Amino acid sequence: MSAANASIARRLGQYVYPYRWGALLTIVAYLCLAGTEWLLPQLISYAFDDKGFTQDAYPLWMVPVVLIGLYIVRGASSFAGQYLFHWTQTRSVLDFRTALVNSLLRLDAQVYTRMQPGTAVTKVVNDPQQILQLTGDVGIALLRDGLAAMGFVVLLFYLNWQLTLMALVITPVMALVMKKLNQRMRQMSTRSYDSQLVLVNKVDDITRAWRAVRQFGAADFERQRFTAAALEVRRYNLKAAAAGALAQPVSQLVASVGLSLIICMALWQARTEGTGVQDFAKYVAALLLLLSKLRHLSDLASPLTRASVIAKGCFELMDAPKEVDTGTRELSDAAHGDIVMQDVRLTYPGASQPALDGLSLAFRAGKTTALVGASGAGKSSIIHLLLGFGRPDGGRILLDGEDIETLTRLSLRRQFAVVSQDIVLFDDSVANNIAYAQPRDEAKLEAALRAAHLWDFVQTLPEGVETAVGANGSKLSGGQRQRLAIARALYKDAPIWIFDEATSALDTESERAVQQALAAWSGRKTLIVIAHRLSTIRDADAIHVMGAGKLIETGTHAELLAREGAYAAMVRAQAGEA
Ligand SMILES: Nc1ncnc2c1ncn2[C@@H]1O[C@H](COP(=O)(O)OP(=O)(O)OP(=O)(O)O)[C@@H](O)[C@H]1O
Repeated sequence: MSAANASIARRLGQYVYPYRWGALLTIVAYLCLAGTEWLLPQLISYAFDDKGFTQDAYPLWMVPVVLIGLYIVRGASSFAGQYLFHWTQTRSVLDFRTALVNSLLRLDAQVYTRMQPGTAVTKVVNDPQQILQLTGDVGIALLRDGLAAMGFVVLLFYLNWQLTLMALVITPVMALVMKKLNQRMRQMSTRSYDSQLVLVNKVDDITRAWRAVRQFGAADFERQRFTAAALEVRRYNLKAAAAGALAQPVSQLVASVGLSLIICMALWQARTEGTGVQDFAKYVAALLLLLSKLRHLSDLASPLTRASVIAKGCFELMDAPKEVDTGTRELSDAAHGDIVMQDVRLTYPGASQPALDGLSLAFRAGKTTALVGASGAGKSSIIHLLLGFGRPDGGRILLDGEDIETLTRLSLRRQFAVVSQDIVLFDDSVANNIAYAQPRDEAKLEAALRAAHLWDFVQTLPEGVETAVGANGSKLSGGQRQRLAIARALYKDAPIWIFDEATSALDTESERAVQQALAAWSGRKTLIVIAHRLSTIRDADAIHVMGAGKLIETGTHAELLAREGAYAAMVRAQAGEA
């Protein structure tokens, strides 16, 4: 076993080890089943042999008692074996899945930008089950055929140790051949697995983007893309299967060389030393039985390789970079909400230009500050850093005078309620989407719904706040989804609210209602608003105008208009559009 495979086996073993008693009892049950297999013919032959048949050696009632008893023992062993096997397997799968989802929940933000959702689903949901099923089946087969094969080897040594020792010379050749075949199987299984992930993500794309697919009349286009990807999976599956199917004939071929070598040696021994033909026949019979067991064992190489390839992928997810939390201080109470950024620099991995280029600005506690600027100017990157999803390459961010790096991520994020550009809703009820991961409070729920101008709408829903919103809120309109996200942020009751293009999908009446609701909190919350529609932020206490990761100008609406700079130009341009 290579070092990599040994490490995979060791890591997988960690998930089975806590349930080792289940695994051990499974082995006992299967041994009991195998051990009683030969009893039936023995008993029948005993019943009908001369002594038992003719001389009333046992009372007749013993026949059903012994036979039924034997079947009860075998039935119980069979049930116990299967049940315990699945008990151990399902427990191990549960732990493995939990470990994977724990990793998924702690990944570094950059990993999410690279990972497709279908890949994560496959690795967390499907793969652990498949790995433990494959390895479990292999384990049971090893137990069954491996033990028998070992028994035959012992018998062969007993019958003729010199010959058996000679037969062992083929072992290194066999090992070499199997190693080569395994390499090929591994290569093809890896490609087959990777192509399967591509296929899963294609299906994910088709489902998620179903509107675009229909709208572009792209059903044929998508079918062709899917078929091409599915063909790729088939191609590699077939190649892996071909490599797997070669294992048995090739290993048998090598074994046949050993077999002929031994028969020649035995015949030579018989002819020169006069060894009995009977002994020789017994030896060859045992050897043939060993070969038949080895044939079964060589069939295990393919599922084992597949399990190892899949497990490798799972462990890659488990080992992917995690979010580093260097903060040690817990903010016990709500922050005051004063934020200062000092000479902050950020360049995303692989980007040629910095997203933030020596940015210094402040968001004052209890005030409304707007961030404006062209697309790509770096507004969302500020939020990215404020929430601790990334770290500045240079400079500092202070919350109430303290570097946010010293705060634990959890206590930092507790200070913020965010409505981002991309609204994410859970496939759950309105209420559970609003009180997400927080204790439910009906009065607070109603207040949040009213403030988000959603109360009247929710009253019209068949089950009110308990109505399910569909996958990512698909049963709601764009504006309703946005208002639900606003209600969720308001419900969180954090000291700092961030609204990133949060009202862009709202009609004027809803937007005005939300703004009025927010105004009621004025002085008590730090509000950061990112908006492209400048009319929505004219009342902000301060407006920061950004360009190419830098602060271009700052001031109130009136001050910036008077300055006749970038902001004034933007206002004029939008007035022209209107
Ligand atoms: N994860 C990322 N990896 C690489 N580059 C990124 C990443 N996220 C953003 N960028 C780049 O950083 C720059 C700033 O992006 P950012 O999202 O902060 O702009 P923005 O001002 O919020 O734009 P918009 O108004 O369009 O939302 C852009 O050039 C963008 O391409």
